[in-house]
Amino acid sequence: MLKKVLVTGANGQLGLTIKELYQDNNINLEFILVSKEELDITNKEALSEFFNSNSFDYCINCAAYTNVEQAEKTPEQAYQVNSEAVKFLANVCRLNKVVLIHVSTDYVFDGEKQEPYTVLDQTNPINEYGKSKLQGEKQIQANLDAYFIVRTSWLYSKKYGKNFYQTILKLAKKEKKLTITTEQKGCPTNTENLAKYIIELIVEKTNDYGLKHFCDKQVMSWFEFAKIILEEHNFTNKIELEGITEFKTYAKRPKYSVLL
Ligand SMILES: NC(=O)C1=CN([C@@H]2O[C@H](COP(=O)(O)OP(=O)(O)OC[C@H]3O[C@@H](n4cnc5c(N)ncnc54)[C@H](OP(=O)(O)O)[C@@H]3O)[C@@H](O)[C@H]2O)C=CC1
Ligand SMILES: Cc1cn([C@H]2C[C@H](O)[C@@H](COP(=O)(O)OP(=O)(O)O[C@H]3O[C@@H](C)C(=O)[C@@H](O)[C@H]3O)O2)c(=O)[nH]c1=O
Repeated sequence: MLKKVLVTGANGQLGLTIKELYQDNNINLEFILVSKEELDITNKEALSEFFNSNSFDYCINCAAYTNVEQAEKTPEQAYQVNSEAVKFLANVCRLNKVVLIHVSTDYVFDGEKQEPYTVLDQTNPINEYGKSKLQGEKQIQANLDAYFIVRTSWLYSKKYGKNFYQTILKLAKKEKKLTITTEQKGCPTNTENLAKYIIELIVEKTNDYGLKHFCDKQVMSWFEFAKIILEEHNFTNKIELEGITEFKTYAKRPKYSVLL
């Protein structure tokens, strides 16, 4: 039977990847993809109205405030999108019997562990973005039963959006030297693999709801990731890459955030 899937925040890197891979499909899924301009999830009335006048089986929430640095300066904006709006979304999903698939982050952890974090590990975010995302998870858990919260890490698309992969390529085109931190370790995750994982949850009709971890399997530092990106684009002879222990930022980031 045909399942209807709403995708919010559809113009972000994950939303655009889902659109590219699945808008036309032969797996009986109909996608309704809405950008921030078409549906602002912080607008409670607009959300209710949208759910009342359309029917969905699943909602994949790709909408989020993802600017980790800016979140330190204007945290209220991050909380509004990543927590308050997620509460509205959870409520409207419950009222309309829609399964919510929400994406969360490795930044809910403090990074002090020396081995991969499981879904049973204690959270302890160390920056405002991570705190706002954790609060969003809690809003879902308190208001909804039929949900998947999928935590992922270091998300990048080679085609869409703003992410570390695109930042490095942009810098490589104008700088002679890049200095990149060796002090954080995690798993860069391609949006295509995350999109496939999410769609599998729907296709397999799993009702094993709850918290999940999904990331690509290679553990590395941002420095090592930058090296791979530069090699992939034949920049290695044209640019100097230096590993540094401290790259000054507003937000603290977990030293280690591998998810299992
Ligand atoms: N990027 C990463 O490295 C990681 C991301 N995640 C999580 O994965 C999910 C997808 O992230 P990603 O695709 O990278 O994020 P992006 O920042 O690429 O996309 C988020 C989208 O949400 C939109 N948006 C912002 N506010 C609202 C709103 N009020 N209503 C509707 N849409 C809104 C943004 O629009 P606009 O740009 O116009 O504001 C943007 O199009 C998020 O939940 C994120 O927290 C988890 C781990 C790593
Ligand atoms: C651009 C740049 C960054 N860095 C450092 C800063 C930071 O510590 C690290 C990563 O840089 P970014 O700021 O691009 O990454 P950041 O925005 O922290 O990425 C995070 O985004 C959110 C949304 C998530 O959920 C996380 O999983 C994670 O992907 O690399 C350098 O050392 N040198 C550089 O030239």
